[in-house]
Amino acid sequence: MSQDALAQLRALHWLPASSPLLTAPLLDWLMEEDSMTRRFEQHCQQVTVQLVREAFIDAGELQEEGDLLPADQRFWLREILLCGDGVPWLAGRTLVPESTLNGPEQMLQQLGTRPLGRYLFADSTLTRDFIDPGQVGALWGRRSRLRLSGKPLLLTELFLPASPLYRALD
Ligand SMILES: C=C(O[C@@H]1C=C(C(=O)O)C=C[C@H]1O)C(=O)O
Repeated sequence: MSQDALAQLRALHWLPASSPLLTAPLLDWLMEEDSMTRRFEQHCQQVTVQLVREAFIDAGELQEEGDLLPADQRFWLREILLCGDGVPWLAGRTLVPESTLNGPEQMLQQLGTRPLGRYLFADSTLTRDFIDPGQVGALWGRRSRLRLSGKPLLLTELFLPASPLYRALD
């Protein structure tokens, strides 16, 4: 399940904000500026993280993502499934340039099964450069570049079929 979900995440293609496919109920989810973890908590008893992969990867392993981040030799990669009451609702892939991982941001390497959002949205220096809506097959996703103390990281999220986003589209 997790490898399929992460493969689908990497197959997301990006839509212009003007796309007629992006209805208001869908944009309400895709353009969420606050924590998706916190939003999911409004739809279940407990949000948990299934950790799929955490490791440094070389710049050569990046595809298009490398164009959205500063050049660096290595990037910290975190891939997870974010679950609502144990059911996978979202696949998440976070890329952090090694140059971002200094000072307090070193904590990004120690998250384990704590949701990234709990760390990001507790940091008063958090900013978001953009959110790109995306689609793969019948699934929706998004890509954001976030900054902590001005230092970037790239977050890609794929909403899985059981996630409350799709119930909002009925
Ligand atoms: C960025 C957030 O964290 C969520 C948790 C993630 C993780 O633990 O890696 C990744 C994607 C997000 O959906 C958030 O809550 O908005």
